[in-house]
Amino acid sequence: MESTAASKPKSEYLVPRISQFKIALCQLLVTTDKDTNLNCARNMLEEAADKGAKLLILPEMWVCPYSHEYYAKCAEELDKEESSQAFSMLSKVASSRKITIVGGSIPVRKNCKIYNTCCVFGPDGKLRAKHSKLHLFDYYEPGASFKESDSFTAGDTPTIVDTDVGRIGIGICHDIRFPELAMLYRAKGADLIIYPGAFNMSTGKMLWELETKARQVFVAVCSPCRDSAGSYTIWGHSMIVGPSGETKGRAEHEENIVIAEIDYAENQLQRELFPMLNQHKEDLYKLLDTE
Ligand SMILES: NC(=O)CC(=O)C(=O)O
Repeated sequence: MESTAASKPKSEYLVPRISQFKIALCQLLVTTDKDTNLNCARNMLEEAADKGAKLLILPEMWVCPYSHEYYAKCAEELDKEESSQAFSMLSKVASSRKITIVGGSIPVRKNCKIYNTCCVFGPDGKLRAKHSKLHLFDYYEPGASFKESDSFTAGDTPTIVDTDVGRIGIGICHDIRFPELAMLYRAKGADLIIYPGAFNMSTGKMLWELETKARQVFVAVCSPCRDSAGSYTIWGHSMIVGPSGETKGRAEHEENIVIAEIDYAENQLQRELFPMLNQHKEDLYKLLDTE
């Protein structure tokens, strides 16, 4: 198994949980220079923390452009200090500002393979969870195809993690297209599902908002901004959505920090209005498999 991410909630995590807080989505400009990207991310995280955010999120692939030629060059090895500049920066900012960071995703090298991986750091700066993208984005649009599996190996473990800002399920971009994953997180009591993402212009226009709004639990999606480097043009529009589908905060396509208030009591209200876990007909769906 590649991923060490928590496949079940860590019940031993004793930090008191808050249910009302500010969340920040850092929709940053990704350049071809890793140091510039690290500085930009650190500045945005610090600015968001100064504004009172307790949970901060970075986009998918923020240390380098979303392009095959950069992944191997910019990949980090989590267990080698000299080769994990991004992760050590995230850990330091999390501990110095006493915040939780869902660190977007970066290329991570392990056993000669590269994964598209998100790390979650707690306010003590410790790594709380690690999620490698489960569903790689292999997409066959004439003239705009993209085959993520040419560079990355897929992860194999869903990730749900208890933090001091709630129980969080993690997916990365294309993972959002698989509602089964979100249903699993909801059934395990996730307060919030976070997808660092980088939809392109056509999938972004058609599906980004729709897929974010359809999960009946708090969902945050965080993208790089539009004019990021590389040949893949990114949709942007990072957003945070409440359980009944209402937008709590959103960016357009420019660089921006979106800050919004979260109150997890809204999840409970939604569960009472629509007790879907009781209405769910598992046997019926299995019957379809046998036809
Ligand atoms: N980065 C991705 O996984 C892209 C994606 O899902 C899309 O629709 O675009």
